[in-house]
Amino acid sequence: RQSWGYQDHNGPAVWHERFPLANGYRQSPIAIKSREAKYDPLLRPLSFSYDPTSPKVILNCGYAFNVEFDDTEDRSVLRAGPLKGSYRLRQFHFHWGPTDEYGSEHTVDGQEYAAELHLVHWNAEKYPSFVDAAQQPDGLAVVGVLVKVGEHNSPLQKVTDVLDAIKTKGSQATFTNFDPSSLFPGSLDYWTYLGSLTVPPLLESVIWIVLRQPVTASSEQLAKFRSILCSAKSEPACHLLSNYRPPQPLRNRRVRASFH
Ligand SMILES: CCCCCNS(=O)(=O)c1cc(S(N)(=O)=O)ccc1C(=O)O
Ligand SMILES: [Zn+2]
Repeated sequence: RQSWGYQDHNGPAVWHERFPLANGYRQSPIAIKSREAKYDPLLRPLSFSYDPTSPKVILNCGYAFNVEFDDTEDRSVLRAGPLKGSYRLRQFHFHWGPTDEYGSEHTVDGQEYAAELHLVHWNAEKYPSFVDAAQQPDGLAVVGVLVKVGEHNSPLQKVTDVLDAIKTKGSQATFTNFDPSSLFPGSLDYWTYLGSLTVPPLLESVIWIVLRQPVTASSEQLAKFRSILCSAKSEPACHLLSNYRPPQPLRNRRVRASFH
């Protein structure tokens, strides 16, 4: 059976047909309205410790490319912020659009960004596996970094330089000696809210941490994202021009800010 994707016949508008959580009560992403976010003095600064030898491979999964980490022990972890305990980094990936004008998943005060970086962490202190954690309301923590088009992003170039080697769906390449915190902006101010995976099965198990300050990427680097294929080697080529889910209803949720 045709799996989900981002085209008209299998994209976000029809995911609810096979993934009923799509119409759930804590879906992501959301449109962040900065003036409605409430400063919470109990929120602590984010604390991360990433081992640059823990990334292992970069994989074209057909709907994005993922840099996957060795998460069999606490080598790259995120602590503090809105979190209780430590969350282990499993993978990071991006979402983007067909042009530099849009492609982020979260929006801020109506502003869409060119792309969005997601670092997926899971609560290995409390749950025995990632798949278990993904079923729990506090199982996952995803850090979102908004990407706007502008200056060349040199740490990002290490990632875009390897995309030619993973052009087709299912291909992977070795990827290590990289510190993902090199992709963070100068400020770690953030908004946080309870949400979900933004891809099927859309599980409502994510504590979202969206950094306020965007980073930049050049138009050429963003174009490189769009050069990967959502088709396998044996199939007719189709470029992955867009892989973002639009904002979902906020419903009965509050967004908290770590900053005034
Ligand atoms: C148990 C099923 C979990 C499926 C989700 N896996 S994941 O690594 O958390 C993930 C999160 C996200 S997101 N945008 O952070 O929700 C996107 C893709 C993936 C992926 O599987 O590639
Ligand atoms: Zn994502």
